[in-house]
Amino acid sequence: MQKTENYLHVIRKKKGTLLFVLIDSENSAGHSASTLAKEAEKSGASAILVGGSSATDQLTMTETVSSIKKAVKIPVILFPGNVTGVVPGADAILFSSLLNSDNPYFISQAQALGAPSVLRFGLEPLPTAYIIIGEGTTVWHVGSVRTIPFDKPSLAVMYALSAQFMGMRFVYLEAGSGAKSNVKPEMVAAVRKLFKGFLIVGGGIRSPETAEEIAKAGADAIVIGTFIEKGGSFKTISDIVKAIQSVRK
Ligand SMILES: CC(C)=CCC/C(C)=C/CC/C(C)=C/CC/C(C)=C/COP(=O)(O)OP(=O)(O)O
Ligand SMILES: O=P(O)(O)OC[C@@H](O)CO
Ligand SMILES: [Mg+2]
Repeated sequence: MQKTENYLHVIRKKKGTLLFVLIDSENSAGHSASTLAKEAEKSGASAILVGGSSATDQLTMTETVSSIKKAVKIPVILFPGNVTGVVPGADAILFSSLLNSDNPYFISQAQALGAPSVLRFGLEPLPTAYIIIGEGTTVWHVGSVRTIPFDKPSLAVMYALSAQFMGMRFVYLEAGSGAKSNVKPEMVAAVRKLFKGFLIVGGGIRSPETAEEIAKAGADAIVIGTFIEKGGSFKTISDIVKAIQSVRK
């Protein structure tokens, strides 16, 4: 196990459920991204994810990663929506396959095209099954997703199990950025019961109450992006961290 993955497991044991803050290089480029990342770190975030479904400008991505790296000590992890999301300077990358896509590009082709750059840039790949729940979000549209309804936990479990059998050590249950509805705790619990790796849950989470429910259902980390992008308070982010940190394995 390499450095970032090891750090995530160690800190998960120590701190309870973790918060990852997603910064979209398109919406918060340069200075504001580093300020947001610093505030997120002060509020208790354990990692910064950088990416976006439609973030295709590599220069902006590279500059954003570099400014965030200078501002924080916590790991900076790329969250690519395409090969263009593979840029130098980050600690690691969610090397994800969108398992419930109908388009092979998002399952294996983007990965093949991006892999040589991951190696060249020395990025630590975190092998991730990306599973999108619900519909109508940007990522659902861009990723040609075969929809898993929010009330069908057994479908999410099937994909998570298959991910495990293929050797993926991370599962990311995603409702989509800015989703009206978050992934339900029942679905998180059903996946948690069988999936043995690191379980990330995101999309539409904006309150300490929801975050706590998802943490209690068994998430190892939750992701928050839109709330911060829209100027939500870091006091709430601290409250979210407090609520989920009390939840231990
Ligand atoms: C591993 C490599 C090289 C590529 C992965 C390619 C895959 C699997 C893409 C999945 C489909 C996809 C579009 C993922 C985007 C994930 C992401 C960063 C979401 C957050 O961004 P949003 O906020 O939804 O984007 P917008 O701000 O553009 O709406
Ligand atoms: O923007 P939000 O809704 O917080 O979602 C975060 C993340 O799961 C999106 O990829
Ligand atoms: Mg976005």
